Amino acid sequence: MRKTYGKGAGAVHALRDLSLAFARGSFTAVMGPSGAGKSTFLHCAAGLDRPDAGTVVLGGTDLASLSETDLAILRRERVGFVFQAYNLMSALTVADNITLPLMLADRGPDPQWLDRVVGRVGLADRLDHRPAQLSGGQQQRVAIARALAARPEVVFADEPTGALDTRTARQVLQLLRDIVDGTGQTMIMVTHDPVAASYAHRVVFLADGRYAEETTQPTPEQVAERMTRLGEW
Ligand SMILES: Nc1ncnc2c1ncn2[C@@H]1O[C@H](COP(=O)(O)OP(=O)(O)OP(=O)(O)O)[C@@H](O)[C@H]1O
Repeated sequence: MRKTYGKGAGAVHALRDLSLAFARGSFTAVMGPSGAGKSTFLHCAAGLDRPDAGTVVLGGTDLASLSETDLAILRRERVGFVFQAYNLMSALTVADNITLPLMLADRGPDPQWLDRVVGRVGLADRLDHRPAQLSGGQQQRVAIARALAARPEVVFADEPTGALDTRTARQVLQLLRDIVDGTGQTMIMVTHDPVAASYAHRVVFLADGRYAEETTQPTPEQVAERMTRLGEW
């Protein structure tokens, strides 16, 4: 993918020539110094934005070939999102928040899958609560269950633990890892945090809009050392 913001002397090459593949069932953290292109990559890969050149293929579908409407349908049905802000609907119960994407897609839930997701995120006894009655960690677990409800082919997480304290963050990261290992879900997480990245199977480092390097079975120390080598973070 290539993506440039602006024109002429002021042009910013956010993605220069980035080519990446993610195996089904893998958990990948995407890291890199500030301005490396992580958010731009995530937005393009998730079909929220389009690259200027190159393409994104999700499970055999070339996103470049889709109209805006079809792209919106693909995002709703085949992609899940978890953000730093949980973006829950305060008037809805936990159960309704989780199934909202399915309702919007006019799709009946797969009850077995939903039970599994709700059980895994540990919210079975909270389904009638409203988001305001939950802790930050519990709210993020609702958001994770919502992202998984439609059983998407891939879940994109953008700093999913950025708003949580260290202990809660670790629980949520372990949950993400358990979901990937237990369900075969594919997860791609953008993060600045070496500890968060260490929960992934693989860490891909970007620098200046390009692929820089990667590591598997990461440790926080190893990730921090590579980040320091790549620049300011
Ligand atoms: N809408 C935009 N208009 C102009 N420039 C942009 C826009 N979005 C991003 N950029 C620029 O593109 C480059 C890559 O930005 P991006 O947000 O993808 O980096 P990042 O790695 O996510 O950074 P950070 O870690 O600071 O969030 C940066 O130089 C940024 O200033």
